[in-house]
Amino acid sequence: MDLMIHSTTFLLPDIPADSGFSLLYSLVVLNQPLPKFTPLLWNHARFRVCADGGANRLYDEFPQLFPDEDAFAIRKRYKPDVIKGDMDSIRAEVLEFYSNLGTKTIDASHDQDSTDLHKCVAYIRDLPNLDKQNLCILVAGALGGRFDHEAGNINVLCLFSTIRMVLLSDDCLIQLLPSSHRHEIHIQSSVEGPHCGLIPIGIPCKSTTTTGLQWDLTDTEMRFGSLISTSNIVKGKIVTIRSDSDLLWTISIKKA
Ligand SMILES: Nc1ncnc2c1ncn2[C@@H]1O[C@H](COP(=O)(O)OP(=O)(O)OP(=O)(O)O)[C@@H](O)[C@H]1O
Ligand SMILES: Cc1ncc(C[n+]2csc(CCO)c2C)c(N)n1
Repeated sequence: MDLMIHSTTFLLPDIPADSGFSLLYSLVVLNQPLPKFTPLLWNHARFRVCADGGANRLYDEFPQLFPDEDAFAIRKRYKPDVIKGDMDSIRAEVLEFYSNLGTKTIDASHDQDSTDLHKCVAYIRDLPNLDKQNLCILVAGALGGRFDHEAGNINVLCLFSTIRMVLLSDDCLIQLLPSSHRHEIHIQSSVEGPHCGLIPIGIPCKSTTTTGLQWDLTDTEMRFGSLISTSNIVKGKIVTIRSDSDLLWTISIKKA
């Protein structure tokens, strides 16, 4: 079984050259209060997309993250490549502002069966000339809001389970660990942990084995209605996980 290595180096200002593998990051900005570290994600990303009302957040909240600088200059510096969604949340002045700067806008209002995040991830997946092997999609503002939206955002992890993707809020991150691989999570203890969880999603998982946690699992069954691993604690520098079903990995993010 092949090994997948995960590391939250995108929360560091500079990704260490010896981190062992290099990913091509894309960023999706959602319509939720933006995490404080969003400018860091922006700088690491090669491609930036706003999901509908996410563009309002970029327009309104990025200048607040740089209070000493001119708001117009900040909005020009942080120009998204694409705004996509059903366009029922983006304000007209915001749409006009970024269109005038050259942002591509895609009105997908004909599709009322998939979320704006789903539409944005499908767009990134289908970009020509993008190395999908090394793609990792960072999603800012995915957690901590309306539960139907949070569940929809987690469903996007499941819908695109072969793409590396990380849902982020100020408080924590979530990613999917496909059962097709064994996993090594290289903990960046300056920015994440120690609280973490491993959660089966959709179906029960018959067997999960871990190392590096305070409450390690050994061929353990997990399902809702029985055991799931919440309020676990990272102990080692590396956590290893092997499971017969896809799992969600979640870890707390430290306040700066
Ligand atoms: N409260 C929230 N919590 C988590 N994610 C959110 C929340 N609000 C929006 N999002 C995410 O941002 C994306 C864009 O948000 P937007 O408000 O434009 O969507 P929408 O489909 O118009 O929402 P609504 O259901 O309110 O009509 C959504 O697809 C969702 O992924
Ligand atoms: C069973 C079912 N439930 C809810 C919706 C509504 N919906 C889901 S995604 C979306 C677009 C949001 O931008 C909307 C309106 C649906 N179509 N089908």
